Amino acid sequence: MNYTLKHIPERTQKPREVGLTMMMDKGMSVRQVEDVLETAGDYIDVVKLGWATSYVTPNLEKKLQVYKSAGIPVYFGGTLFEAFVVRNQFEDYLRVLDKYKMTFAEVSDGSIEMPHEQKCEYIRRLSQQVTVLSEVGSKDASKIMPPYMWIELMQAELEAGAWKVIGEAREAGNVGLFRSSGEVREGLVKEILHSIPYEKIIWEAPQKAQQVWFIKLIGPNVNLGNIAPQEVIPLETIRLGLRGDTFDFFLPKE
Ligand SMILES: O=C(O)[C@H](CS(=O)(=O)O)OP(=O)(O)O
Repeated sequence: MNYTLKHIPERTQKPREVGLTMMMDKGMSVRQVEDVLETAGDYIDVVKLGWATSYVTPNLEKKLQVYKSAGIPVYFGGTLFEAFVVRNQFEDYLRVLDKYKMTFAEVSDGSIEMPHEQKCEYIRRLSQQVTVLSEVGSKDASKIMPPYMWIELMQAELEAGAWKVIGEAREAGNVGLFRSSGEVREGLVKEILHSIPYEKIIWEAPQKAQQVWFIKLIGPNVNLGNIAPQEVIPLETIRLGLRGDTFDFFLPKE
């Protein structure tokens, strides 16, 4: 840090198992990645190349190399996995992971219907060669799942070998864990936390108010995802009680 301040909550250090910030890269250039890593690299634990943007992004190999040199794992969005699966091209997907030397992968079913046992089978298979993040929740706002179902799916996916399970919210933060207004489904999140350790969940929380809500509920070392590149440093200050939203939260009470 650039100077000393008292009463700063303790943050986990890299390589983090908890307190993760998952940044979403949705087509950044190599130069943009270099820039963001120069300033925010210490606070980025894992990067998702959003949905299937890696299909059309130029200089993909070069960009992956920049992340790799910074020691930051990268994975393709779950939508890309689903795009291969729905076309019966899972084996081709494995070849793509090999070609780009990916060490992480996401398994999701947010855009397609898939028997849950089959999803778990994909998790089992992929977790033999890469670290798997699985995602629970639909991208379809009209599909509302009761909390017990979120819990069952999350538990089964962790048992199948997922390293972490991601709570769906999309880039906008308006489905899955959240209402269309962006408001948190509080009862859902609290019920999930009764059954699944917080360390095992990455909450997609792209909006500032959502990040603040999770930090107040779980603490500065909550795992948060779908963070826009320009929001990584602002998020870190919220985790540390250095922005108005959490300013008093970590100070000793008189
Ligand atoms: O679910 C997500 O966070 C994303 C981005 S969006 O839904 O297309 O906005 O999909 P993913 O495939 O997991 O990157």
